[in-house]
Amino acid sequence: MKAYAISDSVYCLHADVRTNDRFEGIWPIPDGVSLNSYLIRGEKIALVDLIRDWTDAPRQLEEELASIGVKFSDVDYLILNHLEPDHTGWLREFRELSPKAEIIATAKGIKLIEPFYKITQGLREVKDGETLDLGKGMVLQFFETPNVHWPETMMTWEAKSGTLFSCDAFGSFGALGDKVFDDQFSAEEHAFFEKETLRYYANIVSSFSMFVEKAVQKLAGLEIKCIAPSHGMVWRTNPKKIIDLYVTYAGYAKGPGEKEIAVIWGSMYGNTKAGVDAVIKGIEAEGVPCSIRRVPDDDVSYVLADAYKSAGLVLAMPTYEYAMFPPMAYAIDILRRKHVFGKQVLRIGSWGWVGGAKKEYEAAIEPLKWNSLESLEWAGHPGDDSLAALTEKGRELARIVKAL
Ligand SMILES: Cc1cc2nc3c(=O)[nH]c(=O)nc-3n(C[C@H](O)[C@H](O)[C@H](O)COP(=O)(O)O)c2cc1C
Repeated sequence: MKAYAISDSVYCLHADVRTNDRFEGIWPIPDGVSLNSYLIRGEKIALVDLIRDWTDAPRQLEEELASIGVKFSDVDYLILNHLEPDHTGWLREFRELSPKAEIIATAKGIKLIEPFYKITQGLREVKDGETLDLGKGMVLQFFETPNVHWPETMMTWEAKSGTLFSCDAFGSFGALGDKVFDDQFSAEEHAFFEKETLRYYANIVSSFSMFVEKAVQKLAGLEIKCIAPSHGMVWRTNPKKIIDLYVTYAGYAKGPGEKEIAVIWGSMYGNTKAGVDAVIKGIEAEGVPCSIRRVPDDDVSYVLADAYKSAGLVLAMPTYEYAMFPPMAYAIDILRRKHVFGKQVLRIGSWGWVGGAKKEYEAAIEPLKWNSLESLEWAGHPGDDSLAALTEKGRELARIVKAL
């Protein structure tokens, strides 16, 4: 692993983590994730963002620093844009290797260092707009961007190379391998990362969409030549692309989203599934694209990404012990927690003797401000009449979505 030069004084370092562990303990990362740090060299040396001790991330970081002749003990300043442990988990070890390094964060960030890492010395808090001169014309400027994604978050700006070290903003899942820059990836790889960026956004950032918009507005005056996030690729050729994607994703939080329908279904014995197939027939007849996810087989991470992006939802579940099929109850709870608001929604499902899913469902979606079509339920397997009605419901939902 080596460091990648953004300019003659700014380098990207990245640890690729490939693991069966989940990100934040919830979100699967089958294609890994990169933990990006950056090194800025003036007379003094600054390291922006750290890593956690995850797989062999510390070894990777050490190797990359060595590739440009730097040791941890050479670092004068460690800039912590964000205190989440994926960027700071290795802080105590770093401090032992680099006792002279001053640790820099916002006031709220500094307050988090003692409880998480029991470090109280060598800390410096910086204010919004404050600068740090590294010498040789390299000056860092700090901008508070609260709640993108924790309250203490800031971004760091280096004007000479026009690089914004944006931490979690503009990030993505997916390990990078031996390329880091946007112009090094093929169209196919970009398509993969775009999906992983949406999933990262929906899983990690969506609840803070309002703050993403505020941060983008706040930094609009900077002449950004390079977006250097803490996960995912570095955008040196087309930084506007990732900024625009994030603005689009932030917009989904206000609805309606893309003119697509996310079909999310669960079924024990196929009775609800038969109804789902009939609804999909109707959606397809109207020519509206739809994604299909089964719970619990498809992880809620992917369910959330599809639902967050789509203007329409179909939620299909049987009654289970007088309530919703449990994996669907969990999925809906995640949609609520992640602010999947303002959708056009059709709920369908089968029951055996008295039902019960409807009551729990209606209470669960109340805070979500969804526009619900009339639900369609049936006993046992759907008969021809129910199947025809379900196909018509699919068409109705698709027409509503098309008309948005
Ligand atoms: C574990 C279990 C719990 C169920 N609980 C209820 C219930 O509380 N009320 C009801 O009307 N039907 C209940 N049923 C019946 C199912 O809702 C019914 O069989 C339905 O057709 C299943 O649809 P599916 O094949 O899509 O899973 C239950 C079935 C199972 C297996």
